[in-house]
Amino acid sequence: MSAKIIDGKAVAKSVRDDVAAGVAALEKDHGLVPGLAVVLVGEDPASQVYVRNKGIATREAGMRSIEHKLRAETSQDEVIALVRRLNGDDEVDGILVQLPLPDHIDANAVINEIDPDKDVDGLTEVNAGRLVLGKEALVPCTPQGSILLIKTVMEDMSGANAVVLGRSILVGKPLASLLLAEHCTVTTAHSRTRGVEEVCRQADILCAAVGRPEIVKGDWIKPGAVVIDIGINRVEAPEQGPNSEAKGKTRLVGDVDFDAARAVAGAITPVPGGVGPMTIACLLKNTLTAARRRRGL
Ligand SMILES: NC(=O)C1=CN([C@@H]2O[C@H](COP(=O)(O)OP(=O)(O)OC[C@H]3O[C@@H](n4cnc5c(N)ncnc54)[C@H](OP(=O)(O)O)[C@@H]3O)[C@@H](O)[C@H]2O)C=CC1
Ligand SMILES: Nc1nc(=O)c2c([nH]1)NC[C@@H]1CN(c3ccc(C(=O)N[C@@H](CCC(=O)O)C(=O)O)cc3)C=[N+]21
Repeated sequence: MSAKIIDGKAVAKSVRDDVAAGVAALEKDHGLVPGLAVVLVGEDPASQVYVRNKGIATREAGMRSIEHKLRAETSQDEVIALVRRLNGDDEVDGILVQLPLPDHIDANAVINEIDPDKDVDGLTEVNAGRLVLGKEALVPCTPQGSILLIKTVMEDMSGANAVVLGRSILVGKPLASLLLAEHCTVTTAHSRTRGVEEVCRQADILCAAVGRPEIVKGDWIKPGAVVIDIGINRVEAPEQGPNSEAKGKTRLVGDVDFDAARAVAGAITPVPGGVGPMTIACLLKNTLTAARRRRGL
């Protein structure tokens, strides 16, 4: 059997088209243009690429992109002062502080300054709490995008065994909450989990968000399972194949050994072209949602 490849780019395109239509309607009916502010501290090259791509996608959807690039030496107080200024700026509907932040800055302290109604990453205590309680929340983009991709191949997740590898605040934990809300039986595995391979083999839905290149092998996967590969790992690519994504001497791989997994799984997301594009699409969706809700629409 060869797995169905889930086309994240195509699904993301349809989400972005919907957002663009919503943005156009908001401007026509209410004269409002949503604005997304992205804060980047330091010069991490990968983060610079993401931030640039987010800016392009934001403008393509018809929204305003406000980019704040701060030096790596910027103090925590300065970052917090900026976040407070963005909270008070009526032109700003969404605020995203790119992670990771430099070591001298406490990410929690910064994130908890973000107005929960502008928290398009869904990282504040208020939104994380609302998600766990099943209330209306701004939901983290990568988990939200992962669920949309699962739904393209599985109409009803009710009763399915879902395993999430990873328990970060950005990905693993909120994804487990969303799968639970879809009535899955959810297991969260992490670096202390014993017998992680055996745990994975029980999964009808296996989501990997670990950050270790190709850690999930073919024999970790239950035949026919839906595999969502969230990992984005840049590895050396000395061979420089025809892969157009290969830049310089590196290439992107996920947390799943794709070639082995596709022989076993029922459906699988590729890297690149899987969850990554959905993260950006859902960020735009959250920004539109935040803009509407903030005005009571
Ligand atoms: N596609 C996208 O849009 C996005 C992709 N990512 C990618 O997803 C991956 C995960 O990101 P993020 O959640 O932020 O990463 P973190 O580093 O914050 O979390 C990694 C998690 O994996 C767990 N872990 C580490 N080693 C193992 C192991 N051997 N077996 C099982 N679990 C393990 C850790 O466990 P413990 O808690 O015990 O340390 C931790 O919970 C990265 O590759 C990142 O680049 C991230 C965001 C968006
Ligand atoms: N506050 C915060 N929120 C985030 O959501 C956040 C963050 N910080 N820090 C870093 C991670 C990572 N992340 C990605 C977004 C898009 C792609 C993406 O579009 N990937 C393309 C490939 C891009 C490439 O070629 O490099 C793909 O998978 O097809 C990947 C990763 C968001 N993150």
